[in-house]
Amino acid sequence: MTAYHIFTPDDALRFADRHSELFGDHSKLSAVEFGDGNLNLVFRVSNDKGTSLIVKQALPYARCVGESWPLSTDRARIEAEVLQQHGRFCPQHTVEVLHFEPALSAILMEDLKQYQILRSELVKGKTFAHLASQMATYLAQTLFYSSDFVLSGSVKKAAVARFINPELCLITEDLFFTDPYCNHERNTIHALILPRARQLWQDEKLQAEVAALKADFLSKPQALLHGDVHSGSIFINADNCKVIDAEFGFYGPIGFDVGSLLGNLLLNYVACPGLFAPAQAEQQQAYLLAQIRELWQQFASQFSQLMACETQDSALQNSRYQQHFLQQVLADSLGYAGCELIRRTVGLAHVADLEKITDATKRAEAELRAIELGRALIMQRAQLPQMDAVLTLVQQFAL
Ligand SMILES: Nc1ncnc2c1ncn2[C@@H]1O[C@H](COP(=O)(O)OP(=O)(O)O)[C@@H](O)[C@H]1O
Ligand SMILES: CSC[C@H]1O[C@H](OP(=O)(O)O)[C@H](O)[C@@H]1O
Repeated sequence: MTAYHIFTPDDALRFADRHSELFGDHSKLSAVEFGDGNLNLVFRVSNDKGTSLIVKQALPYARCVGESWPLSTDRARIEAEVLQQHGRFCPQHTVEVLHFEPALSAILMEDLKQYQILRSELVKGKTFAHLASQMATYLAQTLFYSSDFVLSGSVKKAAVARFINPELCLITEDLFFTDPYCNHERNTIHALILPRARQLWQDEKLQAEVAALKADFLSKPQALLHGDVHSGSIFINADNCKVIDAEFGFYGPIGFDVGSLLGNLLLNYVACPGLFAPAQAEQQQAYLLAQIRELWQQFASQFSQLMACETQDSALQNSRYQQHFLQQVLADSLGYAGCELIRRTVGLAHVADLEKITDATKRAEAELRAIELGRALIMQRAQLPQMDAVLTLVQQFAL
């Protein structure tokens, strides 16, 4: 068995060649590292006929910080296995894993070069009519089929154990729920919004609600989450979208995945007036509101249908319970969306939607909208019974 070593492009090339028939004989292969994420190496291995594959390798530390932030390479196993599970439940919207080698913490997967990263497209003002419906299907299928509605007690508990992901969960626990609410050295806060950030550190009412959301994140193993469904984890083109990068996966609250996506659409929403001229900003915000409405409607309808028709546990077949369950998922999703809005504004990991706003005043205005909308979603999540009420709230933060 090959011992772990950090891949060079040549290593990635040999790894891809060893584990795929796709390149065929006599192919002239080349490889390049082009990862731009926070944690890992990503190589594209191509032959001279235009066929290509992706090799992703976990480093023993976080790429964005370096060796001073050690990180278990077991995250590659989690990523490969979550993608494989989700690929069984929703193959059309999950990147295909072709091979995983535990000793090297390396994954061979399909190259989504016919797709673009959703965040980059939204920042350019591109829109996709199918985004909400396809992501609703991805979320409903992956979350329902890994939940207690389907799995027996023993199978579910074994799955929870298999996907214990302490180090990556700790990153989320810190970055989402702790750092933004105190003066933490990991935070990056632009000077113009520092006074507002300081208020977050004193906001005990908000902190109490964030504590409740964190407690649920720690102790509500409802389904096998992707764990980081932000718009940099979604590849999209004119026909389809596919999800990548599931290394934060674990058994957690369903609302965390739904809320992460909602939060990222809302980050783009509050950024629009800083990114675009007024007419385009208005158009893009209308598009985002319609997508958010459709995302929830389709998710709720598909998840309800699955609960009604495919629930295995007879006690959980109760339709009142199922309605209550979905209502709680909505409240959780709004809370986690709010946390995403705040942590991407005053925490460690920022997003291009806001960072690409070149005018510092407009960027600060957008960041303040993100904080206020995030706070409102967290505080009011239990009093927003339907998506229409949520959208009315969101519209108050258009400008
Ligand atoms: N299957 C893929 N096909 C094409 N490009 C990919 C694929 N997976 C990752 N990438 C590229 O690598 C980048 C980083 O990948 P990602 O999985 O987000 O890494 P990290 O775990 O470090 O965040 C993506 O933004 C994308 O450009
Ligand atoms: C130090 S990890 C910060 C941040 O990065 C992750 O996203 P990605 O790997 O896709 O860039 C995740 O959202 C973490 O919270």
